[in-house]
Amino acid sequence: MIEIREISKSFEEVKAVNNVTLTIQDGAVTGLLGTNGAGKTTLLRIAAGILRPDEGSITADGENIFDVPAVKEKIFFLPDKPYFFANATTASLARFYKNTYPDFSAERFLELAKYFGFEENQRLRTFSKGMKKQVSILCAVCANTKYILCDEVFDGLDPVVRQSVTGILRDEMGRRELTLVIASHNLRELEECCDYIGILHKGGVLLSRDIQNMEYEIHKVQGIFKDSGKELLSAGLSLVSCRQTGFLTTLLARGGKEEVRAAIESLEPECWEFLPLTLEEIFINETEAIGYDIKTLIS
Ligand SMILES: Nc1ncnc2c1ncn2[C@@H]1O[C@H](COP(=O)(O)OP(=O)(O)OP(=O)(O)O)[C@@H](O)[C@H]1O
Repeated sequence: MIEIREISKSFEEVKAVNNVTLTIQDGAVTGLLGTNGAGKTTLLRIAAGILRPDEGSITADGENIFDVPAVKEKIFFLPDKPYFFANATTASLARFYKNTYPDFSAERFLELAKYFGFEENQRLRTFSKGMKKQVSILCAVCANTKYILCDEVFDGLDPVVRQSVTGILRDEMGRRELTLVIASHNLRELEECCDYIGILHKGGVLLSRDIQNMEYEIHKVQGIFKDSGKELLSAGLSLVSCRQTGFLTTLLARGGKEEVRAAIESLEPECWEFLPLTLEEIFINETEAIGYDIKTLIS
């Protein structure tokens, strides 16, 4: 478990991370969501032990990440833009990581690289952005570290490569206990793969949620109502939005599930059902309640 307690980090007058407290749960995928400049990269670099926080403490399995070198061997940081040495090849990369991470499996790395169509002696500088990302993700999974911290791992990837990247990470989580942190400015990317999501804004955590076990105070309903949905306004529902497509009405309403159910049933619709909420809908509701417009914080 990575425990982040009240950490702050400034670059001259810019407070990149501001009093952040967050727990990264073992064996789960945590998403860090935030716009450009929200502090995601800085927070990941602190969690990887690359940067020392100005204030606060950050530990992995109870040990201080920055000060204890052995802890850094448990953490693999995947930067936004992978960096490789000038003449690096897949084979030389395997040798490099073997020397850096004690549990790095060069055999598995070369095997997976071959499976993904990369030749051992191909120069990595000739690879496309997506290919470089795939190679760096293979390095991360083959390092066999307990933690992998990914910065914008899906950025700029086409849907096919994105699927393969998700597949590699998902397979690895199935093979062993791996803790993943994925920073992104794109909610939809995180929605697909995360157990927990923290929203960063101006260096601070706006909210963090266990999205698998969230209790919602907002509900989505779709149905066919007698008066084209007009009577919804008088049913005592606290409507967030209401959309009409032909006979079908789709609405978002605030309140407990039973409260919303009772209001809908009182209108005796021809048919109706609860629909699952998207994360965007949940976060719109939550951040509005604390006075933020989520649409300006995510893409
Ligand atoms: N090395 C640095 N020197 C000076 N300022 C920095 C440095 N690194 C980050 N910052 C500043 O800290 C703030 C947070 O930057 P950070 O890169 O952590 O944000 P981010 O959420 O990862 O953004 P992005 O999505 O654009 O990568 C920004 O205002 C940035 O300009």
